[in-house]
Formats: sequence, structure tokens, C-alpha cells
Amino acid sequence: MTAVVDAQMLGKRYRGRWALHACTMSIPAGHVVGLVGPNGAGKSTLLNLAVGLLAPTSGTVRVFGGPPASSRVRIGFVAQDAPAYTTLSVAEHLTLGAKLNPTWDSVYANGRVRRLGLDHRRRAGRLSGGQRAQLALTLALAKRPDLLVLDEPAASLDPLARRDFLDDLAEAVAAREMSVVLSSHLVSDLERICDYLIVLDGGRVQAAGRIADLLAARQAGTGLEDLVLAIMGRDRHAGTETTA
Ligand SMILES: Nc1ncnc2c1ncn2[C@@H]1O[C@H](COP(=O)(O)OP(=O)(O)OP(=O)(O)O)[C@@H](O)[C@H]1O
Repeated sequence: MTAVVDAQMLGKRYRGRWALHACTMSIPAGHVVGLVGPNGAGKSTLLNLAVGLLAPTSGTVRVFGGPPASSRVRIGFVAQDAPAYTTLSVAEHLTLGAKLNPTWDSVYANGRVRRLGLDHRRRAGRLSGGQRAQLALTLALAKRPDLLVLDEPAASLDPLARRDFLDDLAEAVAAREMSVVLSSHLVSDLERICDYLIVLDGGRVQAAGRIADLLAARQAGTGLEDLVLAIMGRDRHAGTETTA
């Protein structure tokens, strides 16, 4: 089966410093992939390479068997800061989404915006950070992509909104064949929804594979938090939510 994302010795260097180095991995279709790693690990760099917004310094990345740019209509992407057109209203964003995307689901987009209580007339520049993230996520989901790439999608959402968003995502994955790659520092979020894990540290892939397989290779009773921390070679953190 063609990999959704296939990276071979993929690397990206900024001003002489490798942000991502010798990354080789292949993500099979139909998974919800969690991408974890400490700040500066190279997660955003990897995601931007995968969607074709960055060009590799070395190696290759292929999406659905071809260069990322050739699959752009099949990819939904939300960057870390959930960018939006500040002067356009919520309604105008939905109109633009419908114009630009042949697979646009306007019933879903309008329904989600209504359910979230976003004012159709409000300009994106006047939305809160969390509301803007919700708008960006709605646009990405309504595109009905084959691959959804989300860079810390829930970072600015309050706990309730975060849970609703993860439920929305799980529902979208269950309703149709879609692969998802999402980065997050919240292992508890990844535990809820992901079945595949990639751990990055220092610009290198430390582990990649099905979570069930990664856990099976460890001591019985190891949870995802312990697994991630063990892969990163760190002690268990004290606190209510483990971050990576
Ligand atoms: N445009 C850039 N110019 C120079 N260095 C960059 C640039 N973008 C990222 N870097 C560097 O590359 C490394 C990886 O950054 P990246 O944003 O991919 O990490 P990340 O894992 O997404 O981090 P975070 O969890 O903090 O968002 C970091 O050391 C960062 O400083």
C-alpha cells in the first residue's frame, strides 16, 4: 500500500544548523499519527516539509507517492499559529473555502461554525486565539482531505473545546477514510485519539510505529506517557498533564 507520507533521509538546515536530520520513516494510510517531542525538536519543520511549504535541504519526502505539492488538494493543513485572513469575516472564509476546494462540505462547515457559536459576520482579526484556531480547524475539516496535518491544533483551546475538537476529529476519521498527523505536547490528547506515534528529539526520529506495537515492546503496564518519556530518555514528570 502507498504510504501517506514517506521520508527518506529527509533533512532541513537553517543557517548551518540542522532542524531535522536524516529522517527516514513511512506512515501507512488510515492512521491517526501523534507527533511528539520537546520544543525545538523539529516537529513543525517536519510537518511543513510534508505539506510542501518548506523545501528539504537533503533527502526526499513523498505524499501519496508523489511530491507534496502535487497532492495539495488532498491535504488539509493547519499551521501552529492557525493563520487566517484578518480582514475577512467567518462567512467570507467559508465562501473562500468553498471556492478553492472541490471537495468542500458546506453543510459540515456551516454546521460546525454554528455549533461553535462563531459569529458569521465577525472578522477573523477580531476572533480570540482559540476561536481563530477553531475556524482554521473547521476549514481544514470541511475540505474533506485525505490527509489532515495539524500543528498543535488544540494548544489555544480551553479544556472543554479541546475535548470537543478531539471528538470531532475522531468522528471525522470514523466517518471516512482519512489519515491524520497531529503534533501536540499533550500526551493525554494523543492517547485519546492516536494509534500511531512518532517521537522526535534533537531533529531526529527517536521512534515511529503503531502505539500498540511500541507499548508491547515495553514492560507490561507501561502507559503512553511513560513510553514517550522513556524514548526521550527523561524521568517521569510530576504534574497533572504530561507534556513532551
Ligand atoms: N525559520 C527558521 N530559521 C532559523 N531556525 C529555525 C527556523 N524555524 C525553526 N528553526 C529552528 O529549527 C529547530 C526546530 O524548530 P521547529 O519549529 O521545527 O521545532 P518544534 O518541535 O516544532 O518546536 P515547538 O514544540 O517549540 O513548536 C529549532 O531549533 C528552531 O529554532
